[in-house]
Amino acid sequence: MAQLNFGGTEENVVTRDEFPLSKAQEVLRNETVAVIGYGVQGPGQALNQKDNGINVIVGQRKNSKSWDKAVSDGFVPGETLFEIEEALEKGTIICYLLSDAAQIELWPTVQKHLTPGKALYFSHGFGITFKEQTGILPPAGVDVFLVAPKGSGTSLRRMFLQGRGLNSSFAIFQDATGKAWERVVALGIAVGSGYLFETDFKKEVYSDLTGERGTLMGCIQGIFAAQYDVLRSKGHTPSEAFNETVEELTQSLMPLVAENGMDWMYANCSTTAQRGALDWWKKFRDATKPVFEELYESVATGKESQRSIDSNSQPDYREKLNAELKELRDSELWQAGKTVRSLRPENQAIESIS
Ligand SMILES: NC(=O)C1=CN([C@@H]2O[C@H](COP(=O)(O)OP(=O)(O)OC[C@H]3O[C@@H](n4cnc5c(N)ncnc54)[C@H](O)[C@@H]3O)[C@@H](O)[C@H]2O)C=CC1
Ligand SMILES: CC(=O)[C@](C)(O)C(=O)O
Ligand SMILES: [Mg+2]
Ligand SMILES: [Mg+2]
Repeated sequence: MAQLNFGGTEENVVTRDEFPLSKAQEVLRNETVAVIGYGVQGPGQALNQKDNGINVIVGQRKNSKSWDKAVSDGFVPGETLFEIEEALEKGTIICYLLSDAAQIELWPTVQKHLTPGKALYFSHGFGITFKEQTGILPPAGVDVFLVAPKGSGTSLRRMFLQGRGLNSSFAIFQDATGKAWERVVALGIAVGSGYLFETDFKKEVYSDLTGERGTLMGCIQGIFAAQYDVLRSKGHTPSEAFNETVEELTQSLMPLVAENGMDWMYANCSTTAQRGALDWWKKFRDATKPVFEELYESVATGKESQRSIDSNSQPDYREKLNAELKELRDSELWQAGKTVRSLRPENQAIESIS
């Protein structure tokens, strides 16, 4: 493993140079990788592995949209696509990619098929870390590890097709065969990771739950809404408020941050903007830090995982979720966004062709 300096701290990473695809193919040569669940991560990870020459099968409930999607993605019923139990039986590595709440329900079935020497693979530290809540306690004879792509399964697939790679963390919870390290790293490369960084199950789930509730998803929507509302209340039009809150960020400024860091994005803006941003960022940090402290505490005490399990195991959770997503979509902010997006020249070109 390479040791790299991350802002002054040495950390272990595995790169594609060190562990190329050919090595991953060699390690996984005699394995059958069974991807259980074909929702968001399932397709990304299964298709990338298939395209990378890994022997991968999919386990999914028949008569479901996901089953039909697997078929249209090229998985063949009876050959590479099976009912869940059949795939569990055939797989030597079980990639457990049901939603975290659904993993609890199917666990007794999965457990039956975890014979010695097999491996149980997760893409989240959730089930194992919150075992008191999930009841997921793997038997001693199997390897248990995770590869957690740091992004949506949709991006994992898209970036793979573009010849890029999303980075992932990896962790080993149980090494029963003595081969857990090479198995998990090979899988990490095979699913299309750009590189892998080391963590453990608890750190993965604590940071992941914090990130998605925080800056990645929850906090960013909150901050957008707050600024948008203030601009609107001061008489700015929806298009102006949306452009100054979201569109400029996603289209112009964040790509610069992604490329070369915050200071570089700042340096490519006016000195007026730089002066103001440098003056104001610490105030925003100080205002939000207590909320992040509260959030981390809520993750660490198991409150967030319990809430997620409770709400996602309701029979009508899909309808409720869709209603909440619709509320967001129907808000003035995101309705304004829809019009703004339609005005992007590349989208107009698509509309005029179709
Ligand atoms: N969505 C994402 O991009 C990311 C997900 N993860 C993790 O990957 C894992 C999988 O997550 P997603 O792909 O989002 O899952 P998902 O919510 O898309 O569900 C996956 C599949 O589970 C099946 N399913 C649901 N309930 C079931 C049940 N009771 N019995 C049998 N099948 C059932 C669905 O048909 C679906 O095909 C989770 O541990 C998640 O935390 C990690 C990184 C990103
Ligand atoms: C995409 C991702 O990594 C998230 C936000 O943590 C998730 O979907 O759970
Ligand atoms: Mg994540
Ligand atoms: Mg997550």
